[in-house]
Amino acid sequence: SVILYLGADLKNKLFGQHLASRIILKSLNEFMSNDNPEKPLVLSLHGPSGTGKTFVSQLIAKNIYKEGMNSKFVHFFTSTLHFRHSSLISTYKQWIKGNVSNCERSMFIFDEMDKMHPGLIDSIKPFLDYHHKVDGISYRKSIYIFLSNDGAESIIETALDFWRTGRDREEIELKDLEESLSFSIFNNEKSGFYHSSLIENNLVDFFVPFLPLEYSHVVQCIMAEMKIRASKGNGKPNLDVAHKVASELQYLPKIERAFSSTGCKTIQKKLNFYT
Ligand SMILES: Nc1ncnc2c1ncn2[C@@H]1O[C@H](COP(=O)(O)OP(=O)(O)OP(=O)(O)O)[C@@H](O)[C@H]1O
Repeated sequence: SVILYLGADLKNKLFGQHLASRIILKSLNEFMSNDNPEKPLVLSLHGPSGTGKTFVSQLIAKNIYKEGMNSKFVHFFTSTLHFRHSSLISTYKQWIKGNVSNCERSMFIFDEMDKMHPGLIDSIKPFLDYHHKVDGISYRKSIYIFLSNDGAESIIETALDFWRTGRDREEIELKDLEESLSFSIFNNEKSGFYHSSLIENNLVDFFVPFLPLEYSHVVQCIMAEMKIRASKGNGKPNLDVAHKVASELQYLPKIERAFSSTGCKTIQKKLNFYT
């Protein structure tokens, strides 16, 4: 099944994100095996830059649709410029409507929610709600994924607290983060969810926290990237080089150097110097 392989992908390819893996697998499993869901699946992914939010969306797409992100049923909104124009609201609504009437199992990914015009996200509320049909179309089998850095500070704070007190990060539970996360998202004027009716009406099924990545996770990312390159006949994985590249990144806070400040994001470029 779809979910069997997603589980394996999350386990083998996504590093340092036990909470996100668990929530995503469970929610998709339930949603995909339900022939008659009450509402679409709405996941909101939060966390610092380079921690795997976009990457996970790609894994989800790949496991649901044969062509993954290239599938004509997967729609990725990323132009921050468009998000700033409230005049585009009706265009977006029409667009979602058109796509879902074409395929009820459509997936919409909204990148950079933090830069989205505040009115836009509320304008798609009818699609995300518990309606049987809207203008004759059922949206209940569609999937919406929001990506943002909103709430990253509160996630980092919790992770740092565990780090400083020597507790295993895998002991962090959703309840340690959920409240502060939804609070900071809803009350931050700069957040795309600022006073959003989606939150007020509980239409977001899960707020999925992505933790800041540690040195060891960065090494794992680099090794994974080296394996991909090797499979294309380009070099071979080398742990010494992986450590070298990982130690070139910046870590925060300055003294403790607990977390990579760019997650695994800049390793591609750094790796190019060694190959
Ligand atoms: N937790 C992770 N496990 C494995 N690889 C990762 C992880 N996080 C990031 N990566 C790697 O780093 C690349 C960049 O990460 P990604 O684009 O998913 O970050 P992001 O969280 O979406 O960041 P941003 O908030 O800046 O958009 C990914 O393509 C992936 O190769």
